[in-house]
Amino acid sequence: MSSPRILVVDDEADLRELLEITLLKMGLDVDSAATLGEARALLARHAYALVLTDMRLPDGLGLELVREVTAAYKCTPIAVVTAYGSAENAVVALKAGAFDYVTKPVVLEDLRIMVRSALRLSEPVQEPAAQQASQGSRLIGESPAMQSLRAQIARLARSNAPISITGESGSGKELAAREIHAQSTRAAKPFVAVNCGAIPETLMEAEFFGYRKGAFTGAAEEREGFFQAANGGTLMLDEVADLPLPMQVKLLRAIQERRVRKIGATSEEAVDVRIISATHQDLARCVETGTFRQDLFYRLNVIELRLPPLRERIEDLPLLCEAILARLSAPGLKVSLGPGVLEALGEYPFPGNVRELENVLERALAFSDDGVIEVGDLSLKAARPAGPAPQPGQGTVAPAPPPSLAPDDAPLPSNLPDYLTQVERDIIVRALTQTQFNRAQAAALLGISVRQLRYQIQKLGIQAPEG
Ligand SMILES: Nc1ncnc2c1ncn2[C@@H]1O[C@H](COP(=O)(O)OP(=O)(O)OP(=O)(O)O)[C@@H](O)[C@H]1O
Repeated sequence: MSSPRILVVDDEADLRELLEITLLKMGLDVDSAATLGEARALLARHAYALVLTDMRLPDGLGLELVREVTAAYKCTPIAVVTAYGSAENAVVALKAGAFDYVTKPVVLEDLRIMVRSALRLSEPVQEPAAQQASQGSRLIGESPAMQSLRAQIARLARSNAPISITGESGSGKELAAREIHAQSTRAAKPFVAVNCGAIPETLMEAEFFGYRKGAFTGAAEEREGFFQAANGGTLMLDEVADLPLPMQVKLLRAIQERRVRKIGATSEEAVDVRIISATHQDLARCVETGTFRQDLFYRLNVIELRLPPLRERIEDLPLLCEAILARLSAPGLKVSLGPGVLEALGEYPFPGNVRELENVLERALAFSDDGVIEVGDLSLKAARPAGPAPQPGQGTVAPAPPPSLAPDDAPLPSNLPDYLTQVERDIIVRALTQTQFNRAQAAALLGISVRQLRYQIQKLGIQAPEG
C-alpha cells in the first residue's frame, strides 16, 4: 500500500527542506512547490492527504490556496505555516477553511501532531464515529434550522479550528459540541466538558493545568488538569464568559502555545486539544464592557455556531416530544399526547428551550393517567413575550420592593444567622422550583449571577431533583 502523499508549498528552501525531511521520516511521500502556480499544477495531477502551505508566496497568498483547496478538493485538508505571533493570519486561514496551522519557527513535535491529526481524516471511519453515524444524530429535529445545523456540524468536525457555540440556555450547546467531537477524528479520545462558572477561582489553575505532588499544601499526589485529560480530544469550555480575567490570560497562553505547565512543574508539556467554547451571554458585549479579553475572544471565536432557540423551530416539537417521552417512560409503556397538547406547547415560548420541554414533559408524565398526557397536565407557566430568559443585570423586570420578612409582632429569631440562612435557602428553592431548576433563569429572577447562585446552592446544600 502506498504512503499518504503530502504537498508542501513554501518558497524558503531551508524551511521546505526541513518540512520535507520531517514528513519523509514519518514515512510519508512528499511533493514540494515553491509557488502557488506549481502547487496548483501538482494538485491537478495528484490526490493529497494534506497540503501544508506558507502564507506568503512569490505569486500570491497561501490564503488563496486555502480557499481553492477547500472549495475544489473537499477531501484534502490544508494547513498553513504562519509567522510566530501573527494570530491574525492563523485565524483568517482557519475562518477560510484551513484545517489547522503551525507557527514559525516550526516546532517539529507540533508539526507531527498536526500532520497525524490531518491524516486521520483520510483513514476509515473509527469505531465511535461509525457507531454515531449509524445511530444518527443525537440532535433531534428536521426543521430547516436543524438541518443546516447538522450540515455545519459535519463540516466543522473535519477541522481543528476553535468553535464558539452561542445559544440560549437549554438550546443544546453541549449536545452540539459532543456531536462535533463524535463526528471528528478525535472521537476515540476524550471529550471533556468544563463548566467555567462552577469552579472556585482559587482552584482554577490547578483544575485546568494540573499540579505536581507537593506544589502546594494539600497536593498529596500529582494530578492532571482538564487540558491533559482532554489530550488528543476536545475540551469544551462551557459558560466561558464566567472565567475571571486572570484565568483568561493563562488560558489564552495555553491555547496559543498549545502547551501547559502544571503548578509546581519546571517544564511545559505539549497538548493537542480542540477547544469548543459555549456561552448564553453575548461575548462581544462582554468584551465591550471589559469583562472578557479581546484577544481571547478573537482566539475562541474563530468559527461561530449558533443554536436556534426552540421557539424558532417549533415545527420540531412533535419529534422532540416523541423522543423525550420514549426516554422518560417506563419500558413497554407507550405514552401519547392528548388532543390540543402539541398546540398548547406550540404556543408556549420556551425560554428554557429543550431542557424546559424535557422538564415540562417529565412533570406532565407524573400527573398523567393511563399514559396519556392532557393539556391540564402541562402546567405551563403564564406565557410571557417570546425571547430569552432575562439574564442577571439586564433589568427587564422592575425590582420588587424588599419584602417584610416577618410581621412586627412576630417573635424575634433566637439565632439571626441561622434564621437568615433558612430564609435564603427558602427563597432560592422557590426560585429554582419556579424555573424547573434552570439556574440561569433562577439567577435572573433573583438578580444575582449564575456563579453566585451556584455558590449559594453548594453552600446551602440544595439538591436538584434526580434526572
Ligand atoms: N436538538 C435536540 N435534540 C434532542 N435533545 C436536545 C436537543 N437540544 C437540546 N437537547 C436536550 O436538552 C437538554 C439541554 O441541552 P444542553 O445541555 O446541550 O443545552 P445547553 O445549551 O448546553 O444548556 P446550558 O446553556 O444550560 O448549559 C439536554 O438534555 C439535551 O439532550
